Amino acid sequence: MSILQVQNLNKQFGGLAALRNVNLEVEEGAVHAIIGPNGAGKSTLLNCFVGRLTPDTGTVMFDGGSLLGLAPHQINQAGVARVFQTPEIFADLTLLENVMIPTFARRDGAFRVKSWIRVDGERAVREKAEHLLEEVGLAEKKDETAGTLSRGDKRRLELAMCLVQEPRLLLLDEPTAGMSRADTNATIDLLKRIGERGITKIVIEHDMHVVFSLAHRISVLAQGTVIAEGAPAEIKGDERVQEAYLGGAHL
Ligand SMILES: Nc1ncnc2c1ncn2[C@@H]1O[C@H](COP(=O)(O)OP(=O)(O)OP(=O)(O)O)[C@@H](O)[C@H]1O
Repeated sequence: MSILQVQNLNKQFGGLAALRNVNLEVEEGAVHAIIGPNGAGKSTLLNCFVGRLTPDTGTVMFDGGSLLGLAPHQINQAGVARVFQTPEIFADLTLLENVMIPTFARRDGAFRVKSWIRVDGERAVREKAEHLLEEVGLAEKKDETAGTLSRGDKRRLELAMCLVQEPRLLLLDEPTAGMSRADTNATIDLLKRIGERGITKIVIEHDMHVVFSLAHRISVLAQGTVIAEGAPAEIKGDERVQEAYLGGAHL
């Protein structure tokens, strides 16, 4: 069963067609990678899912309801969470506070978040946050200030901040960008473990090692349009993909 259905999505920036009749179906529980050369439209597509951009035409259905016209926080409340290329964390709060925030923000509105954390730690929320920090390998740093973390750790923290929301669909925009090979492999393992919870994931990624380690399905975008879609083995052997994606080099 598909959880996300995208039909005939078009987005124009001035004279540039960033998305051209994009169709996409994402199976519930799957890892669906979106790959393609620079400027292919991958981030534009993701931005249309989370309310940052409004497509000119087309539909985006999540779990039977349209996401179009919803504000980003409403899309988030519908069960869609996103990990950004540049982690969006609260640099001067501790890791634990960072992971507690999404729960409080949902319940009480962001403006009350800080006072809640200071005044009332609320044990259940704290314990859940601690558990998630352990899961992403940051338990020992829980009382450190988030701004001092390495880039890789910031991304792990942001992942914990997404998971605490218990999303049904997780959007990952280049989750291993800028990471060492060791950190990349640790992230692959982490994302595989998270996969055991059945959260559907859409991953934009340039690193083919990551793509082929994680993805069940792959859509290839080039110049704003989907030129191929299939299982990793099919995509690997697709000549159009080799040609368009890497100018004839092999994936
Ligand atoms: N806000 C914008 N205004 C004008 N043009 C834009 C805007 N955002 C993206 N574009 C253009 O739309 C096209 C698609 O960009 P997009 O960032 O979606 O590609 P991408 O596949 O994510 O690329 P990359 O892999 O480099 O991140 C590019 O030509 C880009 O320059």
